[in-house]
Amino acid sequence: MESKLPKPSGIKRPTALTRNILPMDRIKTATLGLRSKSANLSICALDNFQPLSRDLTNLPNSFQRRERAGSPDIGRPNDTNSNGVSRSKLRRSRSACDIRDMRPMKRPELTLAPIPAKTTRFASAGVTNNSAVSTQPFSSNCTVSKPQRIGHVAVSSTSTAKKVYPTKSQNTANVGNNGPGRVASTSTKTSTTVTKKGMGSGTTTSVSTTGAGKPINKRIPPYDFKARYNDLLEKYKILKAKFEEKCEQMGAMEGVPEQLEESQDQLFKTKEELKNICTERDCLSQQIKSLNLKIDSISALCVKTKDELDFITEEHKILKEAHGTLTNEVLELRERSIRLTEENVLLQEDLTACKEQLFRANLERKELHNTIMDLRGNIRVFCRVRPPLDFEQEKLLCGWNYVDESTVEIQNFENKNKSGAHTFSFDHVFHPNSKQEDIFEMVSPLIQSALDGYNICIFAYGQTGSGKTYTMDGIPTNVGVIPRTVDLLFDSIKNYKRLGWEYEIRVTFLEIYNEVLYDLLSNDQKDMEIRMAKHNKNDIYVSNITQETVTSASRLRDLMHVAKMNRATASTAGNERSSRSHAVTKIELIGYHAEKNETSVGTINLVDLAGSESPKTSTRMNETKNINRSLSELTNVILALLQKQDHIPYRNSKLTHLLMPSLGGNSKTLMFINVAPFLDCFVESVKSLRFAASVNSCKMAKAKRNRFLNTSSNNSL
Ligand SMILES: Nc1ncnc2c1ncn2[C@@H]1O[C@H](COP(=O)(O)OP(=O)(O)OP(=O)(O)O)[C@@H](O)[C@H]1O
Repeated sequence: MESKLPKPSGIKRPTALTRNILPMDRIKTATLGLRSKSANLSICALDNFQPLSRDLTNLPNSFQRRERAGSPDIGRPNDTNSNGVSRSKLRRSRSACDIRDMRPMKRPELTLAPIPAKTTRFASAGVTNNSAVSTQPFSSNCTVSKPQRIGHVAVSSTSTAKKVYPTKSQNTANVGNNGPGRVASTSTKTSTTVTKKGMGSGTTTSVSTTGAGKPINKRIPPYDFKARYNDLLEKYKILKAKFEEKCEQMGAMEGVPEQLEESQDQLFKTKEELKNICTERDCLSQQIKSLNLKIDSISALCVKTKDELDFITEEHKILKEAHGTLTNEVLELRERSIRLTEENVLLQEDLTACKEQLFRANLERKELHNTIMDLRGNIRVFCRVRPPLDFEQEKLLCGWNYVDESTVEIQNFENKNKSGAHTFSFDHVFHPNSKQEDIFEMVSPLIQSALDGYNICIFAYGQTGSGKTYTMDGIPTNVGVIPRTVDLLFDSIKNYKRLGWEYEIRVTFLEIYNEVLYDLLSNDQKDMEIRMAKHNKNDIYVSNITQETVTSASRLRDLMHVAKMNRATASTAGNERSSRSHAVTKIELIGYHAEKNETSVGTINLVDLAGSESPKTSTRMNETKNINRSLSELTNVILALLQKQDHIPYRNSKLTHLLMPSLGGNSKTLMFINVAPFLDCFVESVKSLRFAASVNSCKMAKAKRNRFLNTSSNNSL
């Protein structure tokens, strides 16, 4: 739409009447007059008139003061004031001054767009455009050379050319503000060129508008107050709008410090977080490095493990095959085990039956064995002739003739008056070349009887130096009857254990010297007496004697060694280390069969008698007397037993009293008669042989009567 401002000449000069009314009313009146010619512009002015009048009252004081003081319309009917200044100049200057006075207040920020001093009727569109620019001060379609003073801004089409393309919304807004059909709102393309010259040379406003493609030039003459007023009013609107806009901006910027502070706090926090993140990043980097190292090592380990796994897999295959084979074998073995278990049950039954049979057989064996022993006689006599030792090779020997294994002849070649040999028969005769093993082979059946519950007594009788100790104890390199008995006992106990027998072995070592009892396992002086057992009149015991329970042969040998060291010895004519006492080793065998609830108690008395000695050669008469007396009492007891006398003189000596349980009753006695081979021992040898032969003749009287008779003729010395 095109609008043209009315020519200044068409406007009537204000009359006095009109000058006396309020400016606002005057403006309104003037506006009404213009409405016919410039409808759009007038309508716009009228629409904004009322609020503008209100706003004008709110203008700065300086502005209002000037309005009141400087306005030639207020109370000044003439065109020339008191100072002679023309009204047009005043009006022109007022307009400029007003704008100039507004400068300190309205001076825009550097970011604000310049405000045109004058605007066209499309100023609303420009305001809208400026408003848009102000909200986006650094928009690309807005070029600001520098902040310009209002009224001194030269806006040329070349320097500043704003091509405003109002958007639909803008148009809609403008329509809302200006109403339908208004010029400003219907413009589609506006090019505004504002050139303002200095106020001194008059005000020239050139407005080029291409509303319909035709430029419009407007020039407000100085006398056209209405136009000027409208111009000012437009300026005021623009400035007011900008003021409000700035106020809004200021209001919006009130929270900027807080936002800045918050931003700084946020920045500080962010920096701290960044710092922490950097630290975490460093830590993570280190962790990544270590993890990488771990990954490398694990990778190497994985490779190694893979190789091992391959190897194990191969082995697993082999083992699996082996497992299959073994599983089959296990199945077979299980079947076999079941069969064997069944067989084992049968065998267990057979074994039980066999054990029972064995037990009974053993009983029968015992009975038969002891029957044989009885047939052989309860007292058995073995004769042993010892060989001459190396240092005795020069000594004269008796004449010895070993007729058979049980008969021996002794002859004294020096006795020419008494010719003939003396023949003696015994259970067995051992010549000088007999070995210790041969001796013990004949003894071992008696040891077996002891395990069967018999009392056994084995003693060696003979002249001093005849070999009694050698026969009973032996020497370390060639042990005698007692050590071998110990070994046999423990071996037999093992075998008896298989038959269900458990044995306990107790031992005592006693010495009878000059009819006094001594404990060979203790060096203490004790009052030892031979006493009768309370529960059995045929049993005796020795008080205060040391009794040891042994569980091994070695322990028993150790005790034997201790006893031997404690035994009294002395030098005699026949023996440099003669035993001058009777040594009695007593071994008690207590067997228990738990299954049959049977108990077996046997005793073995192993006696190494003191050597008999002729009083003529003895240097210790009392000792010799006691020895010979006790030996004599022993022979008396044995003979009394063999002759089955009513009274057996056991108590006549300590020795017979001590051996009482082993000499009578169901006991079995073995007597060794040891003789030396030398001629100077002939008398003592014949004496011993005669005693032994008498014992042997008594027990063999029934069985070997004939033999006994045959030998008796040769026993007379
Ligand atoms: N059969 C034998 N073989 C080899 N040496 C023997 C034999 N018998 C005895 N002797 C030796 O003869 C010596 C005397 O023997 P032994 O001491 O046993 O006699 P003894 O009868 O015990 O004497 P005493 O009654 O005085 O104690 C010892 O040195 C012994 O080693």
